[in-house]
Amino acid sequence: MRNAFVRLESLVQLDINRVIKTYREGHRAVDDVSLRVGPGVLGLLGPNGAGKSSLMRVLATITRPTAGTVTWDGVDVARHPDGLRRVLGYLPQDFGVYPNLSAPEFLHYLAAAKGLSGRSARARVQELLNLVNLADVGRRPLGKFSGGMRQRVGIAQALLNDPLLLIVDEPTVGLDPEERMRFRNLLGDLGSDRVVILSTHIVPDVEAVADDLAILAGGRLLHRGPPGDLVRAADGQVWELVVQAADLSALRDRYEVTRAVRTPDGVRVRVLHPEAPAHGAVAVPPDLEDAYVRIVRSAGRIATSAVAR
Ligand SMILES: Nc1ncnc2c1ncn2[C@@H]1O[C@H](COP(=O)(O)OP(=O)(O)OP(=O)(O)O)[C@@H](O)[C@H]1O
Repeated sequence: MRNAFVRLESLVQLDINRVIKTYREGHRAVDDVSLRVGPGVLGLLGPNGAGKSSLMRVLATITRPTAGTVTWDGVDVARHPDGLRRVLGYLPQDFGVYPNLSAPEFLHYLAAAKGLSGRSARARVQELLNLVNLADVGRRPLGKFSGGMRQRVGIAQALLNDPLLLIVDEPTVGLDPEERMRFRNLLGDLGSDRVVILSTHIVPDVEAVADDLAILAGGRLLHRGPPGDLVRAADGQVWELVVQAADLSALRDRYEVTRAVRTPDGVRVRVLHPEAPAHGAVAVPPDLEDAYVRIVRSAGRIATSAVAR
């Protein structure tokens, strides 16, 4: 393991500069995105189809950008991918395993592919199995693992080379609440001395670990900055009221409803609107979920009105 001083000294930065990714059919999945990412956890949040995985694949050098550059330590990773790949840990969204191998066998196999072997590989595999709570699964084949267990193997493989850049794409999908909490804690710890990019559509994942937030929708970067800034921008625009269940759909037609919870008195709803949506609505402090819905929906409306024009 590197010593902490050397590690911080050698810590470098990822620069995403005007990246565009267009697929063969002409669909632009990533549309002119620029981001500078340093140590810590960056939450990349966006709805399904926002372009998160496409951007992650470009960063992980799985695919090349159609235009723009990604540099790591000042080196263009599309032209010279090896330097980045040596220090990269990547958990793709569609992480696949060999179903007949056990977790240790699979991790040893991948360790060898990353140039780790012998005693150091054995020690690292054991350390990671402990870290992801899979030390006692023995020789059970991965094909018999639950989704959450398989995801934990995915996390372990991404950490094999003690990466300086860790990219995890929708990592908590399939995890139960306890596993999700463990994983969030782990990511938070890892972010203390490396660059971690967590791509997700789950707001509480980001809320729990990310001190920096980027929001992507329709391939475009809508926001970059601390989550608190985004939340503050929604101040005074979130209202709570209780409506009868029968009135909920009419309310949804008129207003942006961010949450609806059934209570014995009716449905308690949160509404995003510049003014009180109804008599008796009470202004409440916004949270990240409100702020996220607000920015994504308003971008969607702008895009729709541009198309309609
Ligand atoms: N290999 C591909 N070929 C063509 N289109 C693609 C390809 N991969 C993704 N897309 C399209 O690009 C857009 C962005 O997809 P992407 O998977 O990057 O988004 P995402 O934010 O990760 O969403 P999700 O969480 O649903 O995967 C979508 O419209 C998707 O259909």
